[in-house]
Amino acid sequence: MDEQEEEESTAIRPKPKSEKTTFHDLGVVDVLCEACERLGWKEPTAIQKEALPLALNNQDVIGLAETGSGKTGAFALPILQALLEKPQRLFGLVLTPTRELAFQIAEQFEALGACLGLKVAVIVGGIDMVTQALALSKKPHIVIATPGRLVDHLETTKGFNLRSLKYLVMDEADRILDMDFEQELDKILKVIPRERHTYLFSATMTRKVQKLQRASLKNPVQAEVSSKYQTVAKLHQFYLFIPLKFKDVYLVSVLNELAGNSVMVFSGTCNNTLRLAILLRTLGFTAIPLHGQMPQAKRLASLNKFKAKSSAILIATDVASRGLDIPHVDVVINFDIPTHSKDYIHRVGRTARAGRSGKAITFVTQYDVELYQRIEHLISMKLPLWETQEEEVMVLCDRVTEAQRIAKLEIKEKDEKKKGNKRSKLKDDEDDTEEASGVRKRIGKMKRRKTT
Ligand SMILES: Nc1ncnc2c1ncn2[C@@H]1O[C@H](COP(=O)(O)OP(=O)(O)OP(=O)(O)O)[C@@H](O)[C@H]1O
Repeated sequence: MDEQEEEESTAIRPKPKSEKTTFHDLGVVDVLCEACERLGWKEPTAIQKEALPLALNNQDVIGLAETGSGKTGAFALPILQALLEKPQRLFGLVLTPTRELAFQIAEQFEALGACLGLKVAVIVGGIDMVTQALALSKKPHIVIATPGRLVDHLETTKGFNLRSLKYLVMDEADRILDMDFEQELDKILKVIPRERHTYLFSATMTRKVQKLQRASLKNPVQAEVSSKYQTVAKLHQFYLFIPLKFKDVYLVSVLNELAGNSVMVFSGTCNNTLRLAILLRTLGFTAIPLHGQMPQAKRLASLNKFKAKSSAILIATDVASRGLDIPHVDVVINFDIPTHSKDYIHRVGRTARAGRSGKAITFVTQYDVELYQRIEHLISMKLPLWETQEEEVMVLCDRVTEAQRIAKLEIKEKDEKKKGNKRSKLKDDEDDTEEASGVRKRIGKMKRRKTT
């Protein structure tokens, strides 16, 4: 059993559930209850019932609850309520691992805080520093940031500091506390007050005391709504055991079968993401890629196309595995099995959100058996097989082989074009990897996760 597995096997004791059922009962003030109502939130979710009374009672909170269960509201509401009581600029900071998630959290703060005249700034990589510096100079109430770019501003933007900060949130906290963000996080923690409230939230939480101590919580209370790492009840999960060389053919076959659904396909590398998007497009699917080596404008454009349903299939790396809330996602396909079993929970959590149902299908090749067993161990479930008819799948072989050839050629052409304007592109690519920026500085020194 490796370190990760050991950590995961620790039992979590559920807390007794609160009987209170309205936001008002939990201590949320009227103006924010009305904001929840406007968003269609009729009653608090389980994690909100657990976490809100603790947070509103000024306690530091570690919140652990399944994907799509309303954790954002659970940390945003107490901060907004405190802000209402004592208005102040640069009041709260939310750290998140990816840029897309930062924008999404900002939208939720803005929606809940609309009646308060709330000002929010999103500070993430891949976007002009000067525009962001200007936004910071206006002293927003809440800053939502990826760690790398926030450090850049703390170090270079004149007049900007977080010395008066009252609230720190680490969303996807286990990811923020892992070694990829170590250097950035340490720098941030050094320049914000120790006297503050700290919230850690995720669907998978680190159990390592050392890591949790880095967040310097004060007598934190755990708000947990599950007794172990759980996937959502309405999520129907399957696996598909196939030979490596027929993975593409099976993907096309499954997507044919699922025509009419919105599908997220997770792949392990940026290259494979792009390759699959071209391959599927060649075969007539509306598929778009999303990965960390794309310029930020393209990343957002891909995501928006998928959100607007003008593309039915989003092929993504783990840059899209955490937090993204796209309610209409019907199916998640793990084309490449996740190497970290916790990522499985986050990936499949992109569907079956907020009480809806969804499907997840994980491709398992002859080389993935051990990783797959770890996933089953983590979620304490044996998954059923996704039924396929081999002969029917193999009929697609010739067309898929031709599409593979076209995708290869197109990627070669793109690479050659890129070489032409490498200098300008390099800047964008470099800027585009905040997911692993801490690691980037230590390349060669440590084993790194795959670029997402
Ligand atoms: N009380 C509520 N009632 C109904 N819907 C809610 C409530 N609270 C949040 N939601 C909605 O549920 C969806 C999921 O919420 P959110 O993105 O906060 O989930 P999460 O727990 O952070 O998920 P993940 O672990 O994937 O990040 C959002 O669309 C949000 O608007």
